[in-house]
Amino acid sequence: MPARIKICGISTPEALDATIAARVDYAGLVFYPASPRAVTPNVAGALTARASGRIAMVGLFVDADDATIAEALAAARLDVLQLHGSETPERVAQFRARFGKPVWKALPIASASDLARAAAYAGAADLILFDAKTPKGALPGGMGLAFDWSLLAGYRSALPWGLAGGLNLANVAEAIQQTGAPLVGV
Ligand SMILES: O=C(O)c1ccccc1NCC(=O)[C@H](O)[C@H](O)COP(=O)(O)O
Repeated sequence: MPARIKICGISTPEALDATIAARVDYAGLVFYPASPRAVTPNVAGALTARASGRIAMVGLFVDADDATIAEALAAARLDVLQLHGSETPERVAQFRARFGKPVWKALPIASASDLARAAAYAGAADLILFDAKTPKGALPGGMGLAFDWSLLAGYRSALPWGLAGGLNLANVAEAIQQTGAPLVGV
């Protein structure tokens, strides 16, 4: 089965239209004000209305409180919540129960022990997104950094997972071949 594709950081109608035209599976909207790709709830509402069900919309949050996510959901039609901060398994489970949406948890990876943290999210998250660990003080994602994909060679898990971090046209095929990733995020 081909890998599913998520393009993150959509912030304009043009980018959304191009993503839909490319038959991408998921479009990500960043609700993290520090990101250069951040959208307000109003802009997100307009983008999800424009998408009108033609692509699944993922709302990305970093250590957000309940009110921030509730405000985003009130304004925009989000299909999935992606948590890209230091959210614990308990917090992930709370968000899933409270908002009734699938929750993806991003985990920063630099070593095999980082990968092992995924097991703690079984039963809480719907999918784990392995992304590159970013430098202290930098954004926790969207930095164009790749991690050592050999860490994922032969990775098997009952919990669905995906790969992100530094993927581009030149390397994404190799990344999928090396890791067997069922989903890739860019
Ligand atoms: O994209 C952002 O601005 C962002 C900010 C804060 C946390 C996560 C963010 N992006 C998350 C994603 O899902 C990216 O696709 C993923 O980190 C890979 O990014 P890149 O290496 O730039 O392709």
